[in-house]
Amino acid sequence: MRPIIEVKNFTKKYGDFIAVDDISFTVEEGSVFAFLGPNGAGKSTTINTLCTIFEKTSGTLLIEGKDVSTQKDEVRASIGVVFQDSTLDSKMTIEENLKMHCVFYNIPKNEVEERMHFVLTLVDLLNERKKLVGALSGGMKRRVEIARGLIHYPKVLFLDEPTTGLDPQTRAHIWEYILKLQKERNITIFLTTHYMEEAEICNKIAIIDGGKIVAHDTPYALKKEFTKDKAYINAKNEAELETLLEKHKLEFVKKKGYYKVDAENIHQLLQVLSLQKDNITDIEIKKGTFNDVFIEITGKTIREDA
Ligand SMILES: Nc1ncnc2c1ncn2[C@@H]1O[C@H](COP(=O)(O)OP(=O)(O)OP(=O)(O)O)[C@@H](O)[C@H]1O
Repeated sequence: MRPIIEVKNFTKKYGDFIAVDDISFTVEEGSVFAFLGPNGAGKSTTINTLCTIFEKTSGTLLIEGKDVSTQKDEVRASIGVVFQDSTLDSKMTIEENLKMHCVFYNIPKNEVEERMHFVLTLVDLLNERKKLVGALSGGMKRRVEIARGLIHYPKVLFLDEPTTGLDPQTRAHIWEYILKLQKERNITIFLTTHYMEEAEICNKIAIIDGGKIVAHDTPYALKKEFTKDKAYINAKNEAELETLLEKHKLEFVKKKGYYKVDAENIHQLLQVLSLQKDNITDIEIKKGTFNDVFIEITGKTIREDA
């Protein structure tokens, strides 16, 4: 797959303050890419620069090979943007909002109807098109924003926290639309999120902290590198279990009523379990979570206040 977003040695300073410090990464065409980081890490600065809103200090940022600093109009034609704060006009209908966007993008009048039909079908809002935006639920508004972000048929869609503030069911729906766009339309999705379980659905993740990219890989590879599986074991005779764990050199922590045991060396663990068949009363193996990855890499939790 070819890279559709290429960022090389990008630095952004606000006065003397370095907000983004010499970062480089690429995003493959047709992939879903998550950009994560704690507060103030440099996410918005990077997205806004990619979307031609901010000027870079140095480096090269290309979308479909077009330079975001010198080919702004071409880049804008290639991207759709859905930011956190709604910019829909709540006094207008869904249809009117979309039409206004078509004017903004100089979409030929004879194509407007077909495009509206296409994007509203994608987000399941075709039958609601005459409704006033002000009367819609938060989830529906977000879907209108996604439809609007797509009406000029961009190759890349930027979504800044597309599901923040929505209930779990609506979040799941928004994700259905996002993955549909990727699968059926080969649209590249570049998103930020605070929800770790959402980051795990993405093809690639870059974690930015203090203006630097500190990790960039698939969720699977990051989990493999930065987390350990753990076994939670209850035993009748704890001293007996403890002696065997020590003998087999399995790291463990004694908690109230159970043992938390390193489950990376599965053969050693199985050996202990088979020897302790009559002693063990309960066992559960837990995989590392993406939250563990984030904490391991950044030393912080991602903010959950959203
Ligand atoms: N206009 C500005 N002038 C000075 N400093 C700024 C400006 N905009 C952002 N910064 C600083 O640059 C750093 C990166 O900010 P940025 O908004 O890109 O982070 P972020 O990762 O998007 O954070 P958040 O998750 O809180 O939105 C922060 O320390 C911020 O205070």
